[in-house]
Amino acid sequence: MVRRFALTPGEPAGIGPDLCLLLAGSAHPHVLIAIASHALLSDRAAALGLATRPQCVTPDAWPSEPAPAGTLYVWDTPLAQPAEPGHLQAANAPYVLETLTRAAQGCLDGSFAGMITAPVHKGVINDAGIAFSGHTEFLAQLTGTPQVVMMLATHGLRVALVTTHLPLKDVAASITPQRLEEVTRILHADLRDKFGIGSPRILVCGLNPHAGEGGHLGREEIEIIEPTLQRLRDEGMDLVGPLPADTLFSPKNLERCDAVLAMYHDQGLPVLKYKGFGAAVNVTLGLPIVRTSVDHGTALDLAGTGRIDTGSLQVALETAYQMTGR
Ligand SMILES: NC(=O)C1=CN([C@@H]2O[C@H](COP(=O)(O)OP(=O)(O)OC[C@H]3O[C@@H](n4cnc5c(N)ncnc54)[C@H](O)[C@@H]3O)[C@@H](O)[C@H]2O)C=CC1
Ligand SMILES: NCC(=O)COP(=O)(O)O
Repeated sequence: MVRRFALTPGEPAGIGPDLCLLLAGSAHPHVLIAIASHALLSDRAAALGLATRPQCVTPDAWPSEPAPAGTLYVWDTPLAQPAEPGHLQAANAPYVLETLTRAAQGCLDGSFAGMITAPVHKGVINDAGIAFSGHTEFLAQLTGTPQVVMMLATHGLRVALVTTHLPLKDVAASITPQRLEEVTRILHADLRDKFGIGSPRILVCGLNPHAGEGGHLGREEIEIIEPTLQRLRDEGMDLVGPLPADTLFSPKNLERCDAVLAMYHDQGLPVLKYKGFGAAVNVTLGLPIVRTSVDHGTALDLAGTGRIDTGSLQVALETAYQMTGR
């Protein structure tokens, strides 16, 4: 059955608009609605020399069939200032958040089966005076979801995070039994319900070097991680760890593993991106809506050049299709 999805091109000075236009060069099995400035997309298509044309559509008359190759449906959302590839403008930060809000509200009210997001620039949104950590936290707040989980996946590896966008100095204090339990429950439930894995086996990283070396290099493993995992194991979850993060990611360990749960952003994501940058998807678990995203950032250096890889956006689209097709 044909479904309708929101596609947000993200930061207007970045590669998101380019990616969406390049993708619309081919036909898709579902209706994609880019929530963006029509002027931005027209200008960027011209700059890239693409034949793809943005076509305005509105919520009172959504198209029922996918766009033909070379057409990108757009729900026009005006910019504050014309965008220039590679040049961030804080004045356009509210525009970026408006596109995300329209997409998420459309998912909540049933207009969209899910949303697929191209990258935003977290810094420029904060420069505009708006506190913003990432899509993950923004969508949690917008949908009134107290805890969500960031998971990135590529061929042969899924990595979920206990903490997301916070300074390293705040990580240890954020690894509480309550957060770890909630994150593990969400990961376990969504692997089962959204990814069809009957009995997920999850490998859990320690926080400290060598998973604390028996308490000599930190006590979070003994006092927080192991007791929390044991409580959940007693309920029947297949959880292994806490394991030293430096050896957890070995082929032998990963052979029988449905996901790795890392304690923080730069513990898990460098491994995932080394394995599959450009072919990975970022999924927000625990939300009442389906949201997938690319594995990369705004790549300001490449905006408007056309020398970009659409692989991750393609995987993000396919993952959203799969998650909503169950
Ligand atoms: N989902 C999102 O909204 C994400 C947003 N970001 C944001 O992006 C901004 C820039 O982050 P960086 O760490 O510089 O990472 P980045 O991914 O933008 O760039 C890293 C390197 O990869 C290259 N690259 C990225 N995407 C590419 C593509 N599709 N094709 C070819 N080359 C590509 C860039 O040219 C650069 O050399 C930051 O503000 C960050 O917060 C980062 C990750 C995800
Ligand atoms: N490194 C992944 C990342 O930062 C994505 O953040 P979000 O915008 O999806 O929350």
